[in-house]
This record gives sequence, structure tokens and C-alpha cells, in this order.
Amino acid sequence: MTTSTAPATPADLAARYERGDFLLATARHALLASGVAATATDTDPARLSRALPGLFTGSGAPIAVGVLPFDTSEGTSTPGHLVLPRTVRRASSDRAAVPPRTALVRPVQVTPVPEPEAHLAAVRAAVSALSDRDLRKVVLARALDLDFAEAVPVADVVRNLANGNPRHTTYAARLPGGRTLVGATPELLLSRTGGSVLSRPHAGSMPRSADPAIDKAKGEALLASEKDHLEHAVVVESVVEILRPFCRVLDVRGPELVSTPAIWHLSTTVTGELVDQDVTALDLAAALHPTPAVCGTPTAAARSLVRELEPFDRAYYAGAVGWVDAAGDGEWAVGIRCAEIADTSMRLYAGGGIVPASDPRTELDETSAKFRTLLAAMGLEI
Ligand SMILES: C=C(O[C@H]1C=CC=C(C(=O)O)[C@@H]1O)C(=O)O
Repeated sequence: MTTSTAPATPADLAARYERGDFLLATARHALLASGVAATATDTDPARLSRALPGLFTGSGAPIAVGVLPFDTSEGTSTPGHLVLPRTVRRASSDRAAVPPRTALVRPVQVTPVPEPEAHLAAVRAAVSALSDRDLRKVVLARALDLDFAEAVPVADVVRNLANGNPRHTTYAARLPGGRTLVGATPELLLSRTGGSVLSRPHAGSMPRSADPAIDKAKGEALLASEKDHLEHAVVVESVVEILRPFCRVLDVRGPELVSTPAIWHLSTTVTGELVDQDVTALDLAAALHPTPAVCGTPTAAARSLVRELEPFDRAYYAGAVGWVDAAGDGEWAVGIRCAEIADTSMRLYAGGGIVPASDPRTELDETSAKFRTLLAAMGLEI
């Protein structure tokens, strides 16, 4: 195992990413992991975590990187997947910088899954199910399949994501079976640095506008929206409730208005001090996941409704992407604004929180805006 200290900027690392590597990068810090010293694959994140000390010792790698799927409940078929890499490069910088952009070929076919009309029907069904089944919130997603005449240039997509989303976390992770998950997420599930934990739940959205005055008004409308504050509060309550037993102090600040290039969001910052230093970043991420930002409340009933209403398996969309080291420190991002790439095709995912006051058309438009993160990286407007 080598940990490179050669000077590099986060932009250099994003530019050096190659298909098969693991990347977690903002314009100010980045981690690039390459090669495979060992892997661990398990549907139970707790078992993955318990296996880690032995894997660290056996492989000599002091860090594990990887993904958790959306569905981590008993009986799920999509496993969490960790890689103990051979090489890890890290970079941080006071000056934000991004790798250059590359022009990409256009897809030969674009297929929404389901069709927009069917998503509208699913949102209506979800709103009814909320009261019938006593749910406070459920997150419903749709997908967009892009087919190309040639292999998708994964590394170029990743560089374009980093170029277009410098304030957010661009990620790429190899999945079991050789596919690649790529995305640029604004949402931090959990980081642990020594005794300090940090979570930045996001929920409540409003598509942005190219017109500055309209854009500003949209942000203000989100900040004033009772429906979005409710959607957001459900997530913060869950994060706080789950972190509280692990932390001796917990500080909650927010919600505040934040933005990606495509969307306004409500975001809250939760910080805490760990009681027990043996609890790792992966343990905490597994305890929090799936938050109501990607699933709903109560979790099990919301997950059942997601399975009933979405015509696809989410796999790693709305999962978690990150790393944990032998000391227990680590960072796990929420796996949204992403696509799964398999050779000549890619599936984009976008979801939104549904509460009793949700309007189906607004929800459809919100998912269209969320697709823009990946579409912009592909140089597409659809
Ligand atoms: C589930 C997604 O976004 C979540 C994160 C931020 C805002 C959200 C919302 O307003 O619905 C979602 O909870 C997604 O982008 O696919």
C-alpha cells in the first residue's frame, strides 16, 4: 500500500481518475484510490464493518473505500462493496480548482423509466398511500436510460462532473459486476474526524432559473415553503434521533438555503462529539442510512412503498459512497445526482420527497431538474 504525498491539487486527482478507481472530490479536497489489495462484499453493512479490522491487518491497506446500496434491509440482493486499495492519493488546497471539460458524444437513444405520465400517477398513488398507511414522507424516484453507439468514456464524465460541480462532491466507484457509479452530490451523510461527527442533510428543493431575478425569487419561495420545511424537518429529526445516543453533544444549525448549479435546497448542519471512539464512520453511516432524504418515514413502510411504486431496482442510487480508515475516520456522501454506467449505456436517477401537500407536476419537474447534474456533464439538455 502506498499513500502518495506527491504534491497534487484536487483538480489534478479528478483529472487522473481512471475507470476502476475510486474518487471522492470537491474543488478543495480529494481522495483517489486505485488498485485492489482486498475486497469485502456483504448485504449487511454491520457485518462489513465487523470484517474491516481483519482486512486492514491482512491487506496492509489502512483505508477502505466503496458503496452501500439503497436497500440494506434483510433479504436485499444488492450488497455493500468495499475495496482496500493499493494506492491512495489525497489532495487539499485553499484555492478551488477544477479539471478541464471534455466534449462527449450524444446518446443514440434516451428512454425515461417510467414514462413521465406514469411517474405522475406514482406520485398521486404515493400521496394517497401516505394517509392510508400512516406515513409522513416517501421519496419516489425515476430513471433515464441513455444508450450510446460506443462505450461511455467514464473518466471524461467524471471530470465533467467535477468541472461543473466544484462546491459539491464528485464521486466515482466501481460496483460489483464491473459497472461504475458516478455522480456529484451536495449531501453529506456523515463524516467522522477524530471525535467529531458532521452530517449535512438536504431535503426540500426548487429548480433554479437562468434568469437571476427569477432564480432569486425561487430560492426565497423555497425558504418560505411550509411543505418543504416539513419535508426537511422529517430528515433532520431522524438524523438527530439516530446520532444522539452516539454523541455527548449535538448541535443542529439550520435549515439554510443552499444551491447546486441546478437546484435550490434546504440544508441543515448537524455536528456532534462521539462518546465512544470505537464507533467508526462506516458504523455511523450504516446507522443513519437510509435517511428520509432518500427513503421516507417510517423507514420500513416507506421502503415497501418505494418497491411497490418504482418500476426498477434502485441498486446503488440513493445509497452511500465513501471511505473509512483503520482509525475509524471517514466520509460518506449520499449517493444521489448519479448514474450507473455499464459499457455503452448509462441509467440516470432522480427522486424527490413526497409529503401530503406534494403536487405531482411539481414533483416531476423537480426530478427533471435533478437529472440536469448528469445531463450537463454529458453536454446534454433534454
Ligand atoms: C432523492 C434525491 O434528493 C434528495 C436530496 C435533496 C432534496 C430532496 C428533495 O427535496 O426531495 C431529496 O430528499 C435525489 O436527488 O434523487
